[in-house]
Amino acid sequence: MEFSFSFPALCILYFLLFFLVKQILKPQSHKKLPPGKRTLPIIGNLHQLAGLLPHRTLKSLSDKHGPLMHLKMGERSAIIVSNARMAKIVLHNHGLAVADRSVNTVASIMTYNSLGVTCAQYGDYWTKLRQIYTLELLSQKKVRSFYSCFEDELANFVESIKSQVGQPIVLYDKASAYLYATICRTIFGSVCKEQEKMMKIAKKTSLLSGTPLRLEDLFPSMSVFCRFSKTLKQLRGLLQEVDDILEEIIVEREKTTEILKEAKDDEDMLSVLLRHKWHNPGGAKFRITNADIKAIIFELILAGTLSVTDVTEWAMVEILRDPKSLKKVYDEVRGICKDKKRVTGYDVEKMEYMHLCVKESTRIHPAAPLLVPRECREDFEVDGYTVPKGAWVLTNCWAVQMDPEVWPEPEKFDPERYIRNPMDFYGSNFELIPFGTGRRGCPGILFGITNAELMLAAMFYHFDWEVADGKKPEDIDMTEDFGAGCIMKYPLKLVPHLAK
Ligand code: HEM
Repeated sequence: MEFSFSFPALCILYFLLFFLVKQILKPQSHKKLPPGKRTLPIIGNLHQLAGLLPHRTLKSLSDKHGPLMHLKMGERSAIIVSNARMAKIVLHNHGLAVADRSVNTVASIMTYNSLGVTCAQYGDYWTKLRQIYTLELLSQKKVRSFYSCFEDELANFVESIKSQVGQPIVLYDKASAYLYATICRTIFGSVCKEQEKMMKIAKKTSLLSGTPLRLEDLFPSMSVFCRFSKTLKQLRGLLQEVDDILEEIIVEREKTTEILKEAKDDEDMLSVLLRHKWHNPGGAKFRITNADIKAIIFELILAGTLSVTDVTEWAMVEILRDPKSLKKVYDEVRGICKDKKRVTGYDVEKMEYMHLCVKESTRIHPAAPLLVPRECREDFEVDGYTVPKGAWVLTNCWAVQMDPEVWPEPEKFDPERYIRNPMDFYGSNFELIPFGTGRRGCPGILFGITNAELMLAAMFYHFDWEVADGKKPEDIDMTEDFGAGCIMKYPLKLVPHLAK
């Protein structure tokens, strides 16, 4: 009898044997891991997660197994945090132990091999950049210094909606165009030469990076075989294009402009970064390089657009679906901006009710329902269980924010709940953490929320709204989709009418 094996069948056989031998030779650990679902050989718990909305699946699992849960994702251990008490213990009390990022292949390519803040590991480099972010690039003073730039771009946003009065618009597209233009102006000080091209690249990059779990990250021992995947090749190509554009801008700026030693109130973000490259204020151990600057700029462009668009779209849909909130928002916005030609950043600072609506919407629809994954730097104990070094730490902030013990009727959009219970999302209330918390919490909250609120205020000031296709607000399809963030599966289509 003759056996013949095809090449793919041989590969599968090879992998099965490889994993089996690895499993047998692995030393047995005596650590008591947090409870979790039974695992299958090789794939662990992956079959329970595949193809679904991970925050919802993980919540149902943690409802059974507890707020600190252990799952096996391929070769990796993952610890899932699912309530406010655990978020406080893990992200705050053991904040240093979980201060590293878990960087997957896609993120590593997009960040020049973990340069910039988001993917840098905890240490001197991250500390230096994080200081530049919080004290110089995204501080309250800096965000206010950008107000006139936000307002100029907001005028373009309003004009572009006016040009389509009576016709359906896709809110997501309008909001992302505003945000790309705004973030590029705050970075480069003027309209960037290649803005359209950058926008297209950023959009493509976020689409390609939308698959949260890739084979090589789940099975690091197989990463060598995945190195040549089509997606990774495309991402490398896109990053090369970004690199060419940004290198040219940096070189041109250095040739044509004096790089000042002292900070100036109205300097753009690129000037801040070049000041650090040339003059190293504070005498840090290292100077930032062009590669760092390019990684930071690309990270700012992605972070400054994607999640802010999601926040704006979800808030708009929730306000429209709730007649009481809708009336209050209209009254507040039109009262504060009465007789003005345009909405300003200082007007938005006074819009308390609108802020409650945005806060409530980020509770129900956090843009990053599992935050950004961390990686455990050292073993630590919680309630008698070990969180092991090297494990992924995923915080299911959606589950935290849907906990009925903290949030009565958690699914209900109720901005007034904060009048009874004044919690905010800046990181000290562990019950409300759409921007994360602790050392690695989001440094761009103010920048992001101000822009989301500016767009919402302008939309409610200049226009009355109707849902497209003759639908009623309560018929809007709220189905979620999970990619780079949690977005509306069917983008919100609205028909604007000039405000009466
Ligand atoms: C308004 C929408 C936004 C949301 C919902 C959001 C959410 C988040 C979340 C969940 C994290 C991870 C936090 C953690 O691990 O604890 C994060 C980190 C980060 N965000 Fe945001 N963000 C937003 C806007 C922005 C903006 C506008 C910027 C910059 C212009 C920005 C820059 C960053 C950076 C650099 C990090 C990484 C911080 C670190 O690792 O140290 N974000 N963000």
